[in-house]
Amino acid sequence: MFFASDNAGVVHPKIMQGIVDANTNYAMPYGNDDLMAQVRSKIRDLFEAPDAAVYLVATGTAANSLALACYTQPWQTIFCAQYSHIEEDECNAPEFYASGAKLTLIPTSNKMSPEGLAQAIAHRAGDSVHMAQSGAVSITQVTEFGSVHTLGELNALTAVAKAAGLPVHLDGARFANALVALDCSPAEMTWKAGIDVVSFGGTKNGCMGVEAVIFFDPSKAQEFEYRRKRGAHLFSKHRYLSAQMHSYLADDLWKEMASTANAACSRLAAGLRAAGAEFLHEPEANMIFARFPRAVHQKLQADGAKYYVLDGDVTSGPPEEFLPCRLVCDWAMTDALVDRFLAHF
Ligand SMILES: Cc1ncc(COP(=O)(O)O)c(C=O)c1O
Ligand SMILES: C[C@H](O)[C@H](N)C(=O)O
Repeated sequence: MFFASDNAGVVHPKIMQGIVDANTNYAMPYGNDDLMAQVRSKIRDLFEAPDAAVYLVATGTAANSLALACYTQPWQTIFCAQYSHIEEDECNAPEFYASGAKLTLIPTSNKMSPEGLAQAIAHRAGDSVHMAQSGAVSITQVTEFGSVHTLGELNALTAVAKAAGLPVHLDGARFANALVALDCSPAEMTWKAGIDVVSFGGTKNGCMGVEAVIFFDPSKAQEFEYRRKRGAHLFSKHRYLSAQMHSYLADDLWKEMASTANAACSRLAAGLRAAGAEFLHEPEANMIFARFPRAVHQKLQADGAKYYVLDGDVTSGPPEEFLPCRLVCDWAMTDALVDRFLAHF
């Protein structure tokens, strides 16, 4: 019963087979492989963006940091929600790759609001040379707390950014989970909603390690190529990144896997709700943030369940005390494992 992270899951057999199938003969290195040309074409079709610039990297932190660096000068700031991944879990990589640009955190327990974003931008308006200048806006979709911005919410946030002349990045490490949850198109959740560049994740959704960075304005492409190489994120044997993304996109496997993960999460959430668990945030994709009695955590851990308890000591304290945790379902999660988890309530 592994609910710790979708980063912990296995690679989908079709993705692995795609790597094996690509492992024949010779292929031009550094992104010049034939498979990459097919991937670029497929992504342009999927996103209805025939001119989009498309690149692959191996980690989400690289995707986020290199993309943001293309839109942020060292003397600028990137506006993001208070607990954004780029703030909490990337060890200053965004600041590093943007040569010292800072993050401006907008107070929120989950999604940032248009009002909060507007207030943060307004605070930096004017021509004071003493302040970090406004640079870019970064939104996470699915959020770090398992929520999904509606298309209206995305459009409201990007409208604020555009009114200030700021580009918008979307951290789509769990892009597929959000897309199937909204049942919308990739274009609707990106450029049609005012997004300029998206980190289109694959790693958490059945791939071994691949993320696509998609610039809807190709004018940033050349800079990204330099930054990717300078940042040591350009794979020489790039075909193995291309092969993953190629298989990921084939026959809508990416949406199939995300749907499975989201369905398992919904099943788990329904069982938790019926058992009296409390939700810190409403689960809308493949992650649950909930609290339930210590005694149940103890039984689950005795049964080998792996997940993050966010606060409190499972081993000692009142058995009835509710402790918060994060539960993540990936493409390989089964109803049997979900039911085994719920059987302890
Ligand atoms: C919201 C979010 N963004 C980005 C990432 C990418 O992180 P990594 O560099 O670990 O692939 C993660 C990792 O799980 C994430 O949860
Ligand atoms: C927290 C960790 O960095 C990873 N983003 C995850 O969601 O498991």
